Amino acid sequence: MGRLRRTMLYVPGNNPGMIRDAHIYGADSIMIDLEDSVSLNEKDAARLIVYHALKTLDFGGTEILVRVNPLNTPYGRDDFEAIVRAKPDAIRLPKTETPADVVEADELISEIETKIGLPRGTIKLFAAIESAKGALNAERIATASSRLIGIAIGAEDFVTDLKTTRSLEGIELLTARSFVLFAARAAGIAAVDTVFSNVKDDEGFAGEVKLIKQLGFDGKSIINPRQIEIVHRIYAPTEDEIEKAQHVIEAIEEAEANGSGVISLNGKMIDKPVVERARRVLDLAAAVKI
Ligand SMILES: CC(=O)SCCNC(=O)CCNC(=O)[C@H](O)C(C)(C)COP(=O)(O)OP(=O)(O)OC[C@H]1O[C@@H](n2cnc3c(N)ncnc32)[C@H](O)[C@@H]1OP(=O)(O)O
Ligand SMILES: O=C([O-])CC(=O)C(=O)O
Ligand SMILES: [Mg+2]
Repeated sequence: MGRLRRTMLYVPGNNPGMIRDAHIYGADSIMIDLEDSVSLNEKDAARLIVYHALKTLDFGGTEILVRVNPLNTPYGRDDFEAIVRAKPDAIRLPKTETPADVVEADELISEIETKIGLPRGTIKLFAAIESAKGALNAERIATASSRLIGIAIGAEDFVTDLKTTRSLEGIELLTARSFVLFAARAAGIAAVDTVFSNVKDDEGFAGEVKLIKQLGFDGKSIINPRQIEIVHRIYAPTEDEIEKAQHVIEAIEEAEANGSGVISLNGKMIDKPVVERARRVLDLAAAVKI
């Protein structure tokens, strides 16, 4: 299975102490932010801090992304110029509305990669969809560049664009979450859910994580280390799920040895999709143990 992306921890780019320690908490990915957690008068300082942090710190193999400012702001181009040179695993593109936004970022990264002698395609892209327009274009956004490793939904901006607010049950996000998820699955890339801003409400957070796991998301953008354990616990297959998956694999292997592709196990039909889901449970269980 591919890289786990259950938790992508946002870290404000103007906070060197947080950047230095962020990987210690065990999130699958660290996402250092130059966009909305950094005020306008700190944009240049944050860019320098993040550049030097990526050049000098050891993040111990944790996947590193940097959220840059959009290219239609005064900071976007300078962010790309600095951050591509600092070589994170990927750049997170906020407020993506059209495939052209992705293509523009892709071409700029190519130009900088060529300038500095990096092989083309080294720096990956992750696009965040945060508006009605972006959600409607999700399918075309998800296939706009071979650099794309995933797409995410950014709900704080999204509900603002929709002229509503976020509720605990998330009815206002269901359609956009589905669009983003379908687009990611159709394109074969990761689907990552949005942040939950009330850091102290562990119960509400756990409820949202259960919902997005059930919808099919690979994981969630998070804003605080205390949210990591909650997500990882909910995403971990239970003993019962692992045992059932093992039984499915044993049963199908026995059936195949006898020349059959479908059998019944405890009264339930076991066929190809059931076997695929069982394999996924066992792969996830093995990956989580590492
Ligand atoms: C809508 C959007 O765009 S969301 C994305 C942008 N937002 C962000 O990046 C915000 C990221 N999160 C934060 O800045 C903080 O977690 C806040 C402001 C939400 C809460 O801050 P606090 O109340 O100080 O957090 P808390 O008391 O839980 O911190 C505990 C420890 O975790 C550290 N920590 C907290 N959040 C983070 C983080 N996101 N990354 C790394 N370390 C963190 C703190 O530095 C502190 O460390 P210490 O014990 O060594 O001093
Ligand atoms: O990526 C996220 O979930 C955070 C964000 O920008 C938003 O919600 O607008
Ligand atoms: Mg946003």
